[in-house]
Amino acid sequence: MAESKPSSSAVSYAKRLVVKVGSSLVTNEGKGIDTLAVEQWAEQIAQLHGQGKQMVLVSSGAIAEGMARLGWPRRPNAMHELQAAAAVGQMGLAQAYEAAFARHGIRTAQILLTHEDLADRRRYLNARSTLYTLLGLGVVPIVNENDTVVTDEIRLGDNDTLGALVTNLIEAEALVILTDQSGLYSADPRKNPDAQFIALGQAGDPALETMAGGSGSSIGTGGMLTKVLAAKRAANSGGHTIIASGREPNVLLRLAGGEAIGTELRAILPVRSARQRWLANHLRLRGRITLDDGAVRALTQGHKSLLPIGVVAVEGEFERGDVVACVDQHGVECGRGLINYSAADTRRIMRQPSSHIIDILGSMSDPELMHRDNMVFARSRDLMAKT
Ligand SMILES: Nc1ncnc2c1ncn2[C@@H]1O[C@H](COP(=O)(O)OP(=O)(O)O)[C@@H](O)[C@H]1O
Ligand SMILES: N[C@@H](CCC(=O)OP(=O)(O)O)C(=O)O
Repeated sequence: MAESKPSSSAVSYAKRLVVKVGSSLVTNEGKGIDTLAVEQWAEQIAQLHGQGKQMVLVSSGAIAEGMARLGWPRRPNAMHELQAAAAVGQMGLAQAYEAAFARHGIRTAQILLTHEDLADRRRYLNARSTLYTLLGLGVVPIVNENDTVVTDEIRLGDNDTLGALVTNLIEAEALVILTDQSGLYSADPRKNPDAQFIALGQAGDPALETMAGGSGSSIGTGGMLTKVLAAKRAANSGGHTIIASGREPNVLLRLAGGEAIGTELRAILPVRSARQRWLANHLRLRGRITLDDGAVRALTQGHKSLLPIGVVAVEGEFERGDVVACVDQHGVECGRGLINYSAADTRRIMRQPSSHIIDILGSMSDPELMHRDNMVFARSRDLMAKT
């Protein structure tokens, strides 16, 4: 009997995916951008994109490529030199990805983020809205940390964490971390040849952190620990993580075909994300909006985003990014979330279709008043603090 291949569904079912590639892979162990590898990933991402999946690529390598371009044999310690190398190298990354995706008729966009962009609610909303817009336009965003402006204290430092934050940001169902090893081992395989391969685990299992304790390669910064921690973070929003070798032929296509490659760290479902828990427990509500019956149904039964057409009244003074309660016509709260428009603007666009927002306000940041990803819905037996 033919041996059946182990299968995995995380990537095949995902409609939205974040793929992260590490510095040593992208720059061929620091020698300079591995154009062939970049072309192969771009080809696979293009095929998945063609199958209707929304794809975001988080790519490291700016500092390593900058060092190669500047002829620096060793990674500098001084922050200003790292920042300078990143500025030089990011040009190379952008060129390589743009050219590789252009061969498949796909546009790319460069997104450089800092920790602050994701911690501050307004900047978080802006980043999210830009990413969604790009995905809606069929563009593949290429993300990296904005190394040129960040200092040591506020750096994310490794792109595994950034990949997980982007996974949370856009609520991607899967995060694929491509690295120079086949996946996670029980110990660093560079140092321990007897290390056992871990094919499957549960994101957040503390035993994985012990296994991954060692540092990374001389080119990359995170090692396996940041990948395991990234899986835990991605699971907060329901994202499953795969850690696999970026040199495995057609790794992304095979994963999408259901083949089990690398280490799969599963998120336990159903989840209520950290953000949703934070929203549910939020004590300082800035206002409340009353919804018509159709909007209440859309929220409570469909868990849909809230559109301005379903709003009939606005109370309080709030700004974009504040937490606001949604109540039915009897004043019973049916959800709450981060609102995309100020109270003044909400009053102007309520009862109107989203297509009228631009005419009424002169610009439109988002078609939704509250995006479902930024909301928490009231559940029976899950009563929230009184508004
Ligand atoms: N338990 C482990 N399993 C696999 N690799 C490990 C483990 N612990 C440490 N490592 C090291 O982590 C390295 C990958 O991390 P890193 O160099 O930061 O890669 P990247 O640039 O892809 O993020 C591997 O080359 C390996 O030496
Ligand atoms: N933002 C940095 C990446 C940091 C880093 O080394 O990350 P990684 O190789 O993924 O551990 C760069 O582009 O050089």
